[in-house]
Amino acid sequence: MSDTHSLFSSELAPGSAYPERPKLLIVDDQPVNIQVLYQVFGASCEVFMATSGQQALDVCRQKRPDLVLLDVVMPDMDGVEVCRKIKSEPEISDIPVIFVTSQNSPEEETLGLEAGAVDFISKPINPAVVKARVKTHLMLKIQTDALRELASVDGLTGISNRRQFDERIESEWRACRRTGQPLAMIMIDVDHFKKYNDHYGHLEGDTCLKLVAQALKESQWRGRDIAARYGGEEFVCLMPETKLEDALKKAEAIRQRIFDLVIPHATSDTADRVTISVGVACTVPDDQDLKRLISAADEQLYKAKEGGRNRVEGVST
Ligand SMILES: Nc1nc2c(ncn2[C@@H]2O[C@H](COP(=O)(O)OP(=O)(O)OP(=O)(O)O)[C@@H](O)[C@H]2O)c(=O)[nH]1
Repeated sequence: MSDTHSLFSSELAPGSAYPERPKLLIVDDQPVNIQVLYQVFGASCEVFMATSGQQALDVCRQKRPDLVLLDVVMPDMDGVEVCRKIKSEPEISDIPVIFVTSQNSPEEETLGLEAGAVDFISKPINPAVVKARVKTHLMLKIQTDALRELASVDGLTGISNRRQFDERIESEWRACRRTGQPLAMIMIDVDHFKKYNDHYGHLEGDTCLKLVAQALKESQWRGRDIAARYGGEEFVCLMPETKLEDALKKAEAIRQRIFDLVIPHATSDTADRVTISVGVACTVPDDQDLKRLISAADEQLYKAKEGGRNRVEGVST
């Protein structure tokens, strides 16, 4: 095992959620410079290469590297511009960028740091220095990822939490507004859950919520969909680029799935088991507040409750 390999596999990966081979993107318009860095990291990292700024952005979007080593002076789009672009795209903005440059004046460094870079490495590179810096920033990325994960997951059920949902609905609202595509939202409430708690106890209530969440998680979602705990015994799902008709089908499948779990509910006025009521709303986002989508889903949920519970209601606005 090479020295470089042990640097990552024995010190970095064990005990962390980090992949044994972190993904590293090396960007330089001179292939010979890429080769030099490849010699250092080829054994320990999954290395991607790009010889232009545009290529670098494409690799970031498609491969989501854990770190970018970025040349500053390149034709077409220089490194500072590439870095700015990476930092302005929410999906890739958390990827740390280290500049590898022969221009190490304080002005250049300031410009790079202001563009969002985390560090600078001077050319010609010193392999030990590059390894040490990359390792430091990969470890920081592990910690940041772990914290972000912790902050976005609901403690009881393990699915996404309200904070994560709030962030996603904001970004999907913007994305669907740009493309003119519909955005659908499903709001779910467990029926007679107070009675469930009163009869079976709060701990059993918690177990019930976990089962509902698990069933939601295991429903077949598409790439950008998200299912989250909204609070208490309420759950929400977001389905970008989805028509009302398809969201209603999904909501009905979820309602049936929970019904089929056959979680006994002796004191429910609706059935002999736990059921859910579901409100669905769908809209093409405009420049109005996204709260109108949430309110519409909430109104439909209320309608489902009023209509006898264990049912789905929906509206297109
Ligand atoms: N066990 C448990 N109970 C919770 C949790 N969060 C909220 N609840 C309970 O969920 C119940 C919700 O009750 P209500 O809002 O009255 O609604 P409901 O009894 O489900 O009645 P309907 O919605 O009208 O069918 C309350 O008793 C809350 O205490 C939780 O994390 N665990």
